[in-house]
Amino acid sequence: MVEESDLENLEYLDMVVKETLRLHPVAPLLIPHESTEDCTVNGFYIPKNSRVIVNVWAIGRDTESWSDPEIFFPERFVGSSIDLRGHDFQLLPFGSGRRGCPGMQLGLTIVKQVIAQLVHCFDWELPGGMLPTELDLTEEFSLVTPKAKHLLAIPSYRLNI
Ligand code: HEM
Repeated sequence: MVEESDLENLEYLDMVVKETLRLHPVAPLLIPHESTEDCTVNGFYIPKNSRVIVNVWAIGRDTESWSDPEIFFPERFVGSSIDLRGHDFQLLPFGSGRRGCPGMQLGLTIVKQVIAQLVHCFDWELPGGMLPTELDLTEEFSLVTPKAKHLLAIPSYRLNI
């Protein structure tokens, strides 16, 4: 079984989670923010009390920040210092700063442990001879982004315990 203490050693899983949240952030526009004082960001003047919406979905697909951004390629994080904890502004699935997600550590632990257990304990097949390339990953646009079509996959237990 995969224990929580194993997670820090699962480097490829860490890259897969980053890449997934880059392309499919749970909250694509974060939560609306408001400027508490006049400021200038990247040459744009933002007056006090402005409603600011950060499009992390678009940032995750920005060609100035990512090469081949539409391709799911976890290996892009090999040797990269880019993390998703709010310090690297090209990858902000949990937002950043004092209104960033306070549940980040819990969320990451649960997501990683569930995926690790599912991959470790089961072999997976798609139904009806479907190929992985035929999977429809279209999202429904809203405050959060569920898959438009449910994922159907068939597990078979592979551990003899
Ligand atoms: C993978 C899991 C999760 C993701 C991707 C996620 C993502 C986010 C994002 C993007 C925001 C908005 C940040 C911003 O606008 O700058 C947020 C806010 C928030 N999240 Fe999460 N979250 C996750 C799990 C959790 C969990 C497990 C909890 C609580 C146990 C939680 C509690 C909150 C709260 C209370 C806020 C509002 C913070 C504020 O407005 O000050 N989140 N989350």
